[in-house]
Amino acid sequence: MTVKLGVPSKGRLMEKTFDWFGERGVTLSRTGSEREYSGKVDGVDGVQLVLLSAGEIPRELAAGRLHLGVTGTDLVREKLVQWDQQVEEMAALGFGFADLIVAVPSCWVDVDCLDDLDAAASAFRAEHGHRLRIATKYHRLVRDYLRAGGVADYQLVDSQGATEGTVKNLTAEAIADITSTGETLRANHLKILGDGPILRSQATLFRSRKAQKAVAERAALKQLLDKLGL
Ligand SMILES: Nc1ncnc2c1ncn2[C@@H]1O[C@H](COP(=O)(O)OP(=O)(O)OP(=O)(O)O)[C@@H](O)[C@H]1O
Ligand SMILES: O=P(O)(O)OC[C@H]1O[C@H](OP(=O)(O)OP(=O)(O)O)[C@H](O)[C@@H]1O
Repeated sequence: MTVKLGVPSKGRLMEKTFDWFGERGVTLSRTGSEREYSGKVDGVDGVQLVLLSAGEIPRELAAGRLHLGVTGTDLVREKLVQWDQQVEEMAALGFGFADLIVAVPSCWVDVDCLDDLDAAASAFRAEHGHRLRIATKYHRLVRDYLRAGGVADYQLVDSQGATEGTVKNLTAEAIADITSTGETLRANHLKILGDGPILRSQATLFRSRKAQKAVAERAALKQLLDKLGL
């Protein structure tokens, strides 16, 4: 048995994760063809690289099928109930920064904060006969945030991508999504509510609290964490 390390299989997160480990003497690399999801680990024994979707890493850690995994804090908090009982944060990696925010059309001049949104949502329902729709893939985090902020008269609609487009497409009136540079929001004529983000996320190395550790795995895990300075 080996220690399984889960890393996002594509894009910025994968490349920056490879760099972060490389700077600490652990070389992660893809093997096979460009499209084959296989990889290897050099610089430490007994560790297997598992390439998978960033969004699936929280679940795999919680199930104990990965010992360690790199993904965004937003995805762990959204996907795992009582996340800190299922995984342990080992290191914030200093990249993949993104804020989870609520945004409304820029032309809604009377709506700048959650209190305004609550008022607008009540007025919307009275006028249209259905609740104001907020598109998101972060259902749990958004619900908790709006409940705490006293916003009640809304409904979430699921959007797994291109969420900023839902307002223009008339499938939602507002959105809750991650933003980094803010360019996608600006391009889609949306503005962030001024109460501060729901969550500030960054790429983080997590350890599973459930993954079994036989003697050999304990040794490999310790060696890896020592090498990473953790
Ligand atoms: N524009 C961005 N800037 C910085 N970080 C981002 C950005 N977009 C997404 N992220 C972060 O990257 C992580 C992965 O996001 P997401 O699940 O959208 O990626 P994906 O590449 O679409 O993954 P999947 O393989 O599941 O489709 C999340 O933790 C998110 O916060
Ligand atoms: O603030 P910005 O720098 O413009 O980045 C924000 C965008 O990045 C992410 O989308 P991604 O590119 O992952 O595509 P997606 O819409 O499929 O999630 C996110 O969902 C926003 O749409």
